[in-house]
Amino acid sequence: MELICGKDISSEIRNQLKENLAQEGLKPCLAVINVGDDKENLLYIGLKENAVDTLGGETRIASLPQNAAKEEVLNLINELNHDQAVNGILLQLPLPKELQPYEQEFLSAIDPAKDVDGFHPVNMGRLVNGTPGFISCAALACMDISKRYKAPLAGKKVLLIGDSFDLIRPLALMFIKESCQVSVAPQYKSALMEGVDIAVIEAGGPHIVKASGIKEGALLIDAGFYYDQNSLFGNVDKEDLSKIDGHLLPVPGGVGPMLITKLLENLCMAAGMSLPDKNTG
Ligand SMILES: Nc1nc(=O)c2c([nH]1)NC[C@@H]1CN(c3ccc(C(=O)N[C@@H](CCC(=O)O)C(=O)O)cc3)C=[N+]21
Repeated sequence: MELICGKDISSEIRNQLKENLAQEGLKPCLAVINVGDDKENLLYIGLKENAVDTLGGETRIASLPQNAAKEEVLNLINELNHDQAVNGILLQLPLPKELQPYEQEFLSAIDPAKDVDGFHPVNMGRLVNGTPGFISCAALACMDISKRYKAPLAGKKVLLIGDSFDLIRPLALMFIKESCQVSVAPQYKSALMEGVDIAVIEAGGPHIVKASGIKEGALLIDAGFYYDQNSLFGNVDKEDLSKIDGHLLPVPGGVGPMLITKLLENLCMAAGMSLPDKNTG
């Protein structure tokens, strides 16, 4: 199984974005709303901030305390919606437990034209009717890699493992639009891999995906993130898969960096830059 370096592909795309921004004299501004002090959230926000910085853009971290009230979050979203200097807004998830019941209300309050996560119901709905606006960065990352390694996609057999609203559901719609044969399952079973050309595995556990049942030449995209002490594991057992032919986008160094790169592309589009092959649904 050949490992795909998400970092290398990401740097290629980021360099191109940086060049285009400079040519168009654009300096995009991303506002990140962070509620509470979840350690992983702070790590991911740091990665996003550095990435925006490398493009020459600006990041505003709008932090609210763990016990922030629902109205405080809604007021902050409203303020950023109306701030002309802000091109993109994202609400870092997960929220503190007490606020989780309002997650969809918060996401719906973000201006769809600034929704660089692609989580707004209008942007999600536009995926269904084939007139995509912003699309979820994780889904864009997986589709980008699939097109690079498995084009033409029409007729390919695709297996998606999981049910998340930010990856599996939008990605299923995107593969349907590419005329793929798409199956979705909540949990991984090697028997499901029969004849599969592209598999995106989000639900599961560290190293549960082994070589058995995988078609020679398949593309596997690992989208599971499990921290154990300081190491990060994915669903796929890279060791075991080294015995067979094919491609693996691994964790770490795969979906993560590509996801952030797609966030940068969405942010550049929100700032008015036209992308050569605009993120299509
Ligand atoms: N509103 C919102 N949008 C998100 O897109 C969002 C979110 N909330 N909450 C959390 C998840 C998770 N996520 C990741 C981002 C980067 C890496 C990434 O780059 N990981 C590195 C390792 C990072 C490290 O541990 O050093 C890698 O896989 O190579 C992973 C996961 C975005 N998320």
